[in-house]
Amino acid sequence: MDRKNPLDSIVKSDSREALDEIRTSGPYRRVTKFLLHLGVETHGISPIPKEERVDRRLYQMFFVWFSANLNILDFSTGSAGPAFFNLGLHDSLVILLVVDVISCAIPAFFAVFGPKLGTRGMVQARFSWGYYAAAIPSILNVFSSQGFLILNCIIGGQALASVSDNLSVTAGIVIIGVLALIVTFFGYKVVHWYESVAWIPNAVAFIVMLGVGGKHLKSSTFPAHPNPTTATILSFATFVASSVISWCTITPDYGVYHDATASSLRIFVYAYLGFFFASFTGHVLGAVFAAAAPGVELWQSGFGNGSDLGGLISAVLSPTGGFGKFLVVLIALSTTSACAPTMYTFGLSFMSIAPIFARFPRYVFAIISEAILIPVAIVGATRFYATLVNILSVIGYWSTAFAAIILTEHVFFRRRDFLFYNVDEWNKPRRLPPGIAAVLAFAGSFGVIVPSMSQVWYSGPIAQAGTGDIGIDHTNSEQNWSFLDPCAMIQTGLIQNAHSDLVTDASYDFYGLRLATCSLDQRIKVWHLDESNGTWAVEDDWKAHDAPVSKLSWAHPEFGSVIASSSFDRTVKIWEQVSPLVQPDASQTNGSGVNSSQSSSSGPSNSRWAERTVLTDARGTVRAVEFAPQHFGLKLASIASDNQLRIYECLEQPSLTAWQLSEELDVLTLPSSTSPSLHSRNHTVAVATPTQTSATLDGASASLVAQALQQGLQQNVAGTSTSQPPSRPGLGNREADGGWCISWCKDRYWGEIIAAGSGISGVIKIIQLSPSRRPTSILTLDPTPVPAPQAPSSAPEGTLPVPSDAAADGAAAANVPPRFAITSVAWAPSCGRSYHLIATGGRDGHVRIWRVKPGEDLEREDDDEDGKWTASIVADFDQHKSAVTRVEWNITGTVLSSAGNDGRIRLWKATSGNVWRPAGSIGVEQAEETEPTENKDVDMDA
Ligand SMILES: Nc1ccnc(=O)[nH]1
Repeated sequence: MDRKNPLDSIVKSDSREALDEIRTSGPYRRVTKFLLHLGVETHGISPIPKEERVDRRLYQMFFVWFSANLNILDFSTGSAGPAFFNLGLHDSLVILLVVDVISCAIPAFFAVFGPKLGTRGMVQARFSWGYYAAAIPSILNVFSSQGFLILNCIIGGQALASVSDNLSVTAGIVIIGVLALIVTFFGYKVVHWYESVAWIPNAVAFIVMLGVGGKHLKSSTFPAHPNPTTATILSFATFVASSVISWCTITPDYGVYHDATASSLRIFVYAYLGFFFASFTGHVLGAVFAAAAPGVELWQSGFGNGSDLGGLISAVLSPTGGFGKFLVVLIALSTTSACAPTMYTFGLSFMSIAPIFARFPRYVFAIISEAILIPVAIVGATRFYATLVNILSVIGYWSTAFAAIILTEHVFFRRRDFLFYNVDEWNKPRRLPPGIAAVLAFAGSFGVIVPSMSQVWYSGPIAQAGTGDIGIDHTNSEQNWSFLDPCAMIQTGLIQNAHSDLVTDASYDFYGLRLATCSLDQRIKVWHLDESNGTWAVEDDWKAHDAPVSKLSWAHPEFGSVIASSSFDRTVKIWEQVSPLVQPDASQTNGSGVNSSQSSSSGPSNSRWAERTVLTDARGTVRAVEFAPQHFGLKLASIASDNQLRIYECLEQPSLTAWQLSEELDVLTLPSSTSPSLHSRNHTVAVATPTQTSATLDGASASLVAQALQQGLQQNVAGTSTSQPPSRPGLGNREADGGWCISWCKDRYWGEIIAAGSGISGVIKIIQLSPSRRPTSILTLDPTPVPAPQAPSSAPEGTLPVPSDAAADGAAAANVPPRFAITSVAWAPSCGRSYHLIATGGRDGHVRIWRVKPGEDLEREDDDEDGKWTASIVADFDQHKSAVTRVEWNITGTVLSSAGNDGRIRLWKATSGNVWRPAGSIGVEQAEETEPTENKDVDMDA
């Protein structure tokens, strides 16, 4: 039907050759013939003869690369400057300009090889790598193309999902993947046609975005940034360069039917302009909007924790209503324009690996790619930026080395003359170079690269010396990949044998290689994972407090090896691990004048944890302690049974001895707008996710802890420091029923936000701390106002906590419906979501998951921060049938675990459509001994 298209006959004639190639594999013959009728390109990897390289539409060289790059992948690459590398807008733009001008030349130069040689990129590689070794870049290219496909599908899927509440990211990924498959399936001709139009909707959408969002793009919108380090600049620059240079393994494939007689310069210029205009535009827009997002509340909420590009674009376009949504859909679908050539090349590279693969028709590989792509993208979507940066940088390493080798071959050995390539011999091992030089050069390049690498999984000596990654900055973000399942530890019996009394808390360090446990026995133990055999051994064990220890928290490793512990002795203590060599003095010199003599008094002689400070402000037992996410600096929150949430800041970081109580607020009475004023504080801005503690073990029954607490109280009232007797009569009794818990919002974009539950109020307050204003309660999570379990309980903003206070103050007041204390709250890591998830566990035996959404009111002014946060319960489980003592998320916020007095740890997972379901449970045998007691104090029918 498209007879007039010159490519048509070309593709068909080539397909005859393709048929030759696959004649031996009978099963495909009939399918192939049929597909040929449909116009599917079935040609494989054999070079296109010069007679057939006649398509004069060189402008397609512009459009293919313009479309392939004018999409959200480039937008996200640019946005990584502010959002991931924490660069200011100005720095980001300068880096983008310099890098794009230079790096676009490389894939553009490779585009010339297509028409000139008629070889696919990985076949051309044989002219420098030799017949066999060319399999190396072919294999690498298979993985790289697949990597890009995954990224593109994630971004496209997220963008689609951001338009509609009914469409999950997973469904979005599938849609994009299938579209890419369809375009690719038909091959060269269809890909070229598609790319010649695909840029149009993108260009329109980006222009509208500028038009709609432009008014926010004044200089005051952009927050100030610290001067970047050289390491960060290098890292961002190489990150961007990687994203451009990596096209060089793909570009030759798109010219093999184009005019072999055209001027090289013309081909180059077309391709270069296509690359540059699209990449630079996409990069700059990404950087501009990402940099502006923190200053525009609506955008920021769309951006989530800075990794939901689709959400950001939706937010920017949202003032245009339905039209905006339509544009977002177009932008999302346009990722197909990057996917199509990439998937096409995936197949060709696969076929170039070995002759056996070349016998299959190309479309088979498109299907294979699709089958791998979708599941991996779905998993990868939960940690978008880490996935992006890791995939891109590793691809950047090898494709840059590859480009250097091919260009060296071309310039020095083939003297820039295409006639020096004897393309007819593409398939004759003996007639091709041995490839030793290329392999050695490639290996040699890794001799430089590897020591300079700074990746999640490896950091070489050069990078460690402070250059940052030659590709990527060593951001600690998302590093806590080694999430270890605490259930396994129960099975090993570790926890039961750990202490002489009930274990109250267990917390992994940042790397998951050490575990700190604490107990009613007043001791802290630090366990070390022997990675060779997977066993845990006690590394340190010391008496830490004069009463049961309630909670532990590890500081981010940036601040050293530091643990905070809270105790029923009304103190919080900060411990630092010191090297055994300096231990004798270091552990005892304690500059803050606190009483350090007790710290290691009865500890084992090998204790290497020095007590750095004792915080004695609490007027009740301290029930929880948690270090703030690392980007807020070395800060600590604690909550005590006096209902005070206290925030401490370390004033002297290396010594850890001076801590300032920067905030002290009563969680029960905290109003939504007034409160003691704040000191202004410096934000330590850094890129990372917070320390995550991730254990779920809580064999301790609430009642036992409560009893211990009473003892602790009695002891301490008599024995320790500044404590006062309980300030209100009856408090002691009520402590047994109360719950005190805190959890920081892991996401730095919202500023410092903490969820806190206190006493028997039965609610969680979301409290915003800000350097410039008073802390306010921006939302109350209250499960009781609506009886139906699934009913959304979006507590209105500014709800005074009166009802709950009434419950608290009225103690056993008979006419108030009983409220059950919340014992544990956990703010999920917000990996790529535009909303927050908060889990709570309570004495009522319920595990609840709250979906908390920051305000969406379009009319609101940007600086009106105490916006309408809303919450709804997305899951409510009562399977524990007894008090829940602990809830904890996994690293991606996709699995919740809860521990209850039924002696079981239960897992909960989100299934498709975001429905949370039970995902198994495991029993803690010894807990059964205590169960009868517990059941007494958990009256489920009350
Ligand atoms: N930089 C890229 C190379 C290949 N494919 C892409 O989608 N992106």
